[in-house]
Amino acid sequence: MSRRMVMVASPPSQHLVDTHQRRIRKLRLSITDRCNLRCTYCMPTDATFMPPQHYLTVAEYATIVAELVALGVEAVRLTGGEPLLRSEFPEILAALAAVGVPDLSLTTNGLRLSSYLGVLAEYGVRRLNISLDSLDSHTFATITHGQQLEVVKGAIARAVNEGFQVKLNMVVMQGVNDHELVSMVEYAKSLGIEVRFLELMRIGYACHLPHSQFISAAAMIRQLQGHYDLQPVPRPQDATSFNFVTACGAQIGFIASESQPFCHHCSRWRLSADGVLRACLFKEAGVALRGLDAQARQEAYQQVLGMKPAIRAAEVHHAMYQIGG
Ligand SMILES: Nc1nc2c(ncn2[C@@H]2O[C@H](COP(=O)(O)OP(=O)(O)OP(=O)(O)O)[C@@H](O)[C@H]2O)c(=O)[nH]1
Ligand SMILES: C[S@@+](CC[C@H](N)C(=O)[O-])C[C@H]1O[C@@H](n2cnc3c(N)ncnc32)[C@H](O)[C@@H]1O
Ligand code: SF4
Ligand code: SF4
Repeated sequence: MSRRMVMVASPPSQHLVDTHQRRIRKLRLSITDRCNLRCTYCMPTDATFMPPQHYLTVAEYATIVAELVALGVEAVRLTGGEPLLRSEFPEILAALAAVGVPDLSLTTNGLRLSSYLGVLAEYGVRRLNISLDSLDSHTFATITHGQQLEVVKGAIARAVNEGFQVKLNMVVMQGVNDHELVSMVEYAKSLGIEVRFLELMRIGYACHLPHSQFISAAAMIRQLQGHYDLQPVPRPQDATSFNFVTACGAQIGFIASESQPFCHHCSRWRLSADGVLRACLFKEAGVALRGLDAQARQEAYQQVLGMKPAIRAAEVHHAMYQIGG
């Protein structure tokens, strides 16, 4: 069957549903691969980046996202690299808001967040996921090669005060920051926000880390159960995390991609800053959208639909910051 015939059988008004009945509802949009930190599990200190002239333009984002919204995508999360390093961030946000994305959100390391809170509010972004791997300045610097823990904490406090829904993401590494689980829970609780503990995923640069740094969500839960009564809370089927609340009101989630992969209900696609659309974080292959006309893009979407694996690969060597974390 030709691709054109597939197009006729699946008109653009139809939702993107793959052969495992997973409907694509969420797009993670990377707008740069650059970063102002160098987290040990994400990129080397001498990381190389794509030339900025390879980035999709504001107009290209608007066109592609509008097409995907018409195909049922409801949520777009801006990410990177560090998305707030892209100088056209406000223009990109304005274009996506104009397209009518129902749910626009951001994942950031928080370093530049304070000065962008106004523009985020202006364009309807309410949900911010902020990465914070340690509350200790020495450990923060060891993990991120950055010195500005207080800047990140200041941005978190400001975002919460200004009414954003903030979630903290902490990648937990045995012998590095796993002694901080309780202090992170207490910190998040004091702000009335959720903290999620991430298993270290075997992707990109993290594949070079000693395996002894891996700690499972089950082991983290055992540690926390010595301090809290964890009550499960229901989550959407396609959520990345499973969550608990405690009697004292702490909100705690776990993202256990290694020990409990959540591919069965995955609803996510990723678009890299240079316009490669991927069906899965753990799959090298994708389809380059740049330069395609409208019809070829529709064909590309159908092609990507067939590229999501039923279950993730054990590891993948392409870097998360290059495809969109
Ligand atoms: N394996 C896998 N891991 C993912 C995927 N999406 C997110 N993650 C992991 O979950 C972490 C947190 O993702 P976030 O950027 O906070 O976004 P999210 O959890 O998808 O978003 P919300 O549910 O809207 O808060 C990422 O850093 C990854 O480690 C995915 O599609 N596959
Ligand atoms: C790649 S970053 C991009 C957005 C932004 N720079 C940030 O750090 O929030 C997105 C998320 O991916 C997570 N991440 C990166 N590499 C990871 C790995 N090997 N295992 C688990 N999470 C990882 C980071 O902790 C961060 O929360
Ligand atoms: S995890 Fe985010 S902040 Fe850390 S190096 Fe990667 S892109 Fe930068
Ligand atoms: S590994 Fe791939 S299929 Fe599994 S949840 Fe992540 S993106 Fe989805």
